[in-house]
Amino acid sequence: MTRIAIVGVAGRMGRTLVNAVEQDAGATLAGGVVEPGSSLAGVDIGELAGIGKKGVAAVDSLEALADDVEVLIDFTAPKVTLSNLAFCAEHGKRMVIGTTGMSDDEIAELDGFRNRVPMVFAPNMSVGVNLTLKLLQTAAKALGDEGYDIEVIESHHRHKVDAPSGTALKMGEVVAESLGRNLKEHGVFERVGQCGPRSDKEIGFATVRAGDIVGEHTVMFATEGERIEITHKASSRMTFAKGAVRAARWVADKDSGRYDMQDVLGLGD
Ligand SMILES: NC(=O)C1=CN([C@@H]2O[C@H](COP(=O)(O)OP(=O)(O)OC[C@H]3O[C@@H](n4cnc5c(N)ncnc54)[C@H](OP(=O)(O)O)[C@@H]3O)[C@@H](O)[C@H]2O)C=CC1
Ligand SMILES: O=C(O)C1=N[C@H](C(=O)O)C[C@H](O)C1
Repeated sequence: MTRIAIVGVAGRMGRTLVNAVEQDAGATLAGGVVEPGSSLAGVDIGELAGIGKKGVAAVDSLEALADDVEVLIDFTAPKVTLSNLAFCAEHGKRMVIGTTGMSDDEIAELDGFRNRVPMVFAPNMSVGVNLTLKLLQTAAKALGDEGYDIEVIESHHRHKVDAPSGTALKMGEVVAESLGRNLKEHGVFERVGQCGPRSDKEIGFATVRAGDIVGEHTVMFATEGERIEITHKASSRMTFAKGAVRAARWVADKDSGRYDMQDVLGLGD
């Protein structure tokens, strides 16, 4: 049984993760962490998740879990995740990281832990999105240099704080890489006013924030006369949470390194 602690346990993903761990026969709930000073410290994490008492009280400091936990699952915010990685390096723990919205510098800092912490870091833990990344590779290789314009459109709930989503950026990177393009050079993240016609090689991004949309991503390949759209729609956060628990079980016996969901699912090249 993999002993898992959930950081950000009172959040949208945190509460869903409590359910997912509880439903997984190979994993057990060893702890839940809320923000330092939170009034939710001491509350049973099963109650936080709406599934009744589980006998595990939320704590507001990771130190309290140092002896009890093998893998941390962290869906919080960039700075919180980086500080938790330092804890894992110090205490020999493993980590599954779902947090998105990191800057290039923050990703470099995360990467600096790859020799000290076994970690799975992926902007989307669902099986469907990770399969979609493979489909995008195939589509981009077949179409991208044949005059097809590529656009990435994503929609999420009104509470999401980062844009474009981590998944949209990953999709853009996969497509760009398949075409030998650099997303830093060819990504277009804003069009407003007299911005002129698109260039052939740009990869455009558009963001929708509305209501309770769990997460939807479309990559469009459009040319004169036809358009192909590859779409993934998540209708429940459980799809991300189940993937994260699967990743936690997978990373429990891995050496230090930075892995992603393609590794976990055996979808790598
Ligand atoms: N990889 C994937 O598959 C997915 C990734 N995500 C990503 O996960 C992240 C979280 O998303 P979501 O659950 O919707 O966001 P929420 O805001 O609902 O949850 C984040 C939680 O982290 C808590 N938190 C903040 N600081 C700390 C701290 N120091 N210690 C412990 N907990 C802390 C927050 O508490 P408080 O509210 O009190 O600040 C909040 O409860 C985002 O980056 C999102 O993009 C989301 C879904 C899927
Ligand atoms: O914040 C969310 O909700 C989600 N975030 C992830 C992202 O930024 O790609 C994954 C998922 O789409 C939900």
